[in-house]
Amino acid sequence: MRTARPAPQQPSGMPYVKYRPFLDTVATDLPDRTWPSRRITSAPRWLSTDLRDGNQSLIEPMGPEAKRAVFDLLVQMGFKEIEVGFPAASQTDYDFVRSLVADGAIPDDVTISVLTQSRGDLIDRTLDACVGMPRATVHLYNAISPLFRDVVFRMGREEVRDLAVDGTRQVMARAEKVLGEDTIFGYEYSPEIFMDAEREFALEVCEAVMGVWEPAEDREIILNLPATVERATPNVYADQIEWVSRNLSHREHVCLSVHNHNDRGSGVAAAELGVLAGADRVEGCLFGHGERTGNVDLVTLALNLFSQGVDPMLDLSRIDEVRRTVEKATQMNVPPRTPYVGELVYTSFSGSHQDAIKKGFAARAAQVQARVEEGMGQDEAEVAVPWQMPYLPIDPHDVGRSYEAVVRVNSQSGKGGVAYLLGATQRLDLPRRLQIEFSRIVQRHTDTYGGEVDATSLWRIFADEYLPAAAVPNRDGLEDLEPWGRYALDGATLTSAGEGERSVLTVTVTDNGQRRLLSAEGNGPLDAFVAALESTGIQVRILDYVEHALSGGRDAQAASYVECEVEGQVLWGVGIDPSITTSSFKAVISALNRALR
Ligand SMILES: CC(=O)SCCNC(=O)CCNC(=O)[C@H](O)C(C)(C)COP(=O)(O)OP(=O)(O)OC[C@H]1O[C@@H](n2cnc3c(N)ncnc32)[C@H](O)[C@@H]1OP(=O)(O)O
Ligand SMILES: CC(C)C(=O)C(=O)O
Repeated sequence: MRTARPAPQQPSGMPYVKYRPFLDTVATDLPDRTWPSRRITSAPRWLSTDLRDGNQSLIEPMGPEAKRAVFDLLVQMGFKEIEVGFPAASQTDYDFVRSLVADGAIPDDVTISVLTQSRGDLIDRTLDACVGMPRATVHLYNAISPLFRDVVFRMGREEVRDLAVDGTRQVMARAEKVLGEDTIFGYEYSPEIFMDAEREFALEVCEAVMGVWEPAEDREIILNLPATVERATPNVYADQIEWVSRNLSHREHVCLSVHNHNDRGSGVAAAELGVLAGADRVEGCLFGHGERTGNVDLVTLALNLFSQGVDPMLDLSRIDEVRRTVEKATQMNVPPRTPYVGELVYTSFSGSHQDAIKKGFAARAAQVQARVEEGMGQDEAEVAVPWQMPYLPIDPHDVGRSYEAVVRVNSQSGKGGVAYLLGATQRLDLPRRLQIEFSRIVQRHTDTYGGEVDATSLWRIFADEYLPAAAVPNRDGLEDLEPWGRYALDGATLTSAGEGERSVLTVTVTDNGQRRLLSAEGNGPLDAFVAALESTGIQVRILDYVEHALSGGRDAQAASYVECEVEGQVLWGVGIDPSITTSSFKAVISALNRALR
């Protein structure tokens, strides 16, 4: 044997020198930062921008019906702040916003947000769209970073600041003019491209806007600090937020909001650190829709809180319904690895994961049962026992998923997964050594055919191996299996099986189709059955025997598992029958047939 370090990595040849480290372009130093040692103990205010940022980035923006379906979904989920569009962008956008008012679709406790640039005509149109809403927030934005000042606006700092200030004035004037007393009016300002701006300048613009709005008790202002394009690690963003939060005037009347995009794939982390750093509110979209790589995924954020024992203040108990509505509206699929909702996120294929999950479920069931025995109701006990499950950060049931897909079997699976699946779907509780034996059989199958073995296929493989001719309770999917096996049990009569008495057994077996009547005595039914077989020259030694009930009620079935030594081979047999005794005889026959196969 030789040991060595891995071979050194090689230069990529990619033009990385074209790029500058983020920290060389924007100063964010905050040596006495406090966010790293804070914890999130309650949900932030959520704003869904699915119908605005989420919609403006779709290949085909949503039509009115799809928008309405998403709006209703957001309301049902418990969102109290919903950005419904950019009404000045087009007649369609305007009409949709008006339709919400006309239809009375906006609950009194839901605040509608609408976005506008800082341009007089757009502002007027935007406010006109809000007439008659119970609660409306106008959201004004303009980019403030050096690149946008130079390239997009071709303006100096003062002009860019004045764009924000003038826009705020125009919003207030128009609101005064068109909104009645029946609308509770609010204001949000976003210094777009905040993450790339000099922090002192961002603060200066926000203060100038506040100078116009004059925040006070019952007159909050939402200051939303967007990572319009995510360009740095989340700790940098957290420092930026904490610095602004500490230095803002009127902090108690400011709702500090974050709006993260996901260009580096760390939008969720950045939003969470932003909240630790002082943000009160998070803007984002369900499943991370939004410009380019998307806005921060609100479902992930909310369920991250849930998984820490914090109420997310959003109802995600039917997560697949939420997903289906969003997929239909956006015409985009949620990928299978998406946190909490992807098709595969509660599924383990690999053996060691499955083994741990199976043990975890058994341990939890015992803990729940103990509470029930102490007098708790089942539902209460399920919640009282803390969720501590290997590889499953939350209970799939809590978001409306079943346990069926928790374990799926392929070539990476082991005995734990195979046993879990048979247990979950057929209620068979295989003894450990039988699990090992059967998982080798499944492994041979996956090595030969590849792919996944679903629950139905697994049951077929099991039945074909152990129950070829047996009457099994559920033959669905087994109808076409060819019966095989030299021996079959035809009938048995146990004439004495009292406590301490020897069992006297008369049994009929068929041997290659020939019926044979056998009788023998033994220290129990199984011993008598083995003795009966021995009388025909068949040597079977029972090494282990396990049985359990399969189901309750009149159709109750028992499963028996026997480990036998037959002509020098050690192997298991399985029997299923309404009678425990008959199931044990069938199990011996199963082992016998397998030995002779
Ligand atoms: C980060 C974000 O997601 S912001 C939201 C972005 N969403 C959208 O843009 C969707 C809706 N937008 C639209 O439908 C259109 O862009 C409209 C209706 C708003 C404007 O359309 P147009 O007038 O044709 O202009 P266009 O979009 O090309 O505007 C660019 C102009 O607006 C200016 N502008 C850009 N942002 C702002 C702003 N926040 N405030 C004021 N002016 C702005 C640009 O500097 C440019 O000015 P210029 O023509 O003098 O060079
Ligand atoms: C309008 C603002 C908040 C925005 O969408 C962004 O900066 O990404």
